[in-house]
Amino acid sequence: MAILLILNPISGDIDKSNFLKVLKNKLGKKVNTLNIFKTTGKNDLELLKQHLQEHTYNKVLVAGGDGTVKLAAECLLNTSIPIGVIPLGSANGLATDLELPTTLDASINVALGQNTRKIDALFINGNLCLHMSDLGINAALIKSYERSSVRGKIGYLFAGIPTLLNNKNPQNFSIETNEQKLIRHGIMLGIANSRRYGTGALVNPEGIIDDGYFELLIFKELNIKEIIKTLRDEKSYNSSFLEIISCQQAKICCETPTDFQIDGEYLGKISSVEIKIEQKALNIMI
Ligand SMILES: Nc1ncnc2c1ncn2[C@@H]1O[C@H](COP(=O)(O)OP(=O)(O)OP(=O)(O)O)[C@@H](O)[C@H]1O
Repeated sequence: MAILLILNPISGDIDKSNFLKVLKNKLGKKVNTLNIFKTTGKNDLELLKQHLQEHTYNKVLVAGGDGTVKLAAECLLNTSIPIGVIPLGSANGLATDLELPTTLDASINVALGQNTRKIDALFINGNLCLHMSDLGINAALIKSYERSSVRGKIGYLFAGIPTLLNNKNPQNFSIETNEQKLIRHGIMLGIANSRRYGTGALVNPEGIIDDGYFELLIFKELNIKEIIKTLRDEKSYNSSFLEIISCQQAKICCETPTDFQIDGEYLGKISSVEIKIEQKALNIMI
């Protein structure tokens, strides 16, 4: 058995030495090879692709946040090599969405276990999206947070207040799916491969991450009561707050250039997106 561990030394501001100790103890003599690929933040994608061309592994473990999981996913798309996620980032959206355990011991057990699930991958304007993307107010919040000098939840809150006050205006989104053409008015349009945001908000209760479908979530207004429902895991939303459209392919045009994010990474303002799905393209340990 040969394992590659992709380790982000800085993710989540977490020292990874304890994790490495626990992992090595658990592995004992069960593996012949444990190679560690430490990310540097420079050319990681090219270097990892090259490493994977030159070596053969039975499993790849990822210790980091969403960005590091995505790095692994980009290299392992449409292969059967399972990815074991150990959520050690400041944002662990995919792990939260897949309901992976949060304690170190349990998450290592899952990553080293036998259960796998093949999940769908979305491509939005050619960029890989593993769980959630959106156009509008949430992406604007991520932009303000990335530019703010205050980190953590307090930073998100501080950065968020002026953004929320300046972004109350809804706009028209033109939507063309594989089945229909529509125009919808909203403050934000979400593109969901799965069910919840990394914060835990359950915005797409019927979403299934391996069914070959994704959902467009049209948030029509900023309704605090309904937002609290998503955080409480309630499943029924007022249709004047949220409309959900399930599809296999879509093109969305915005009235004006709009803030855009994929899996928590701000990608600038854009006027249109094209979304495609590849069913069961990634094999994840669950
Ligand atoms: N050794 C390193 N030094 C600095 N940055 C790094 C290093 N390794 C990876 N990175 C950066 O870490 C980011 C990915 O972090 P990841 O999402 O896994 O964890 P995170 O704690 O959630 O991060 P963030 O809070 O920035 O989203 C990428 O931007 C990558 O370039």
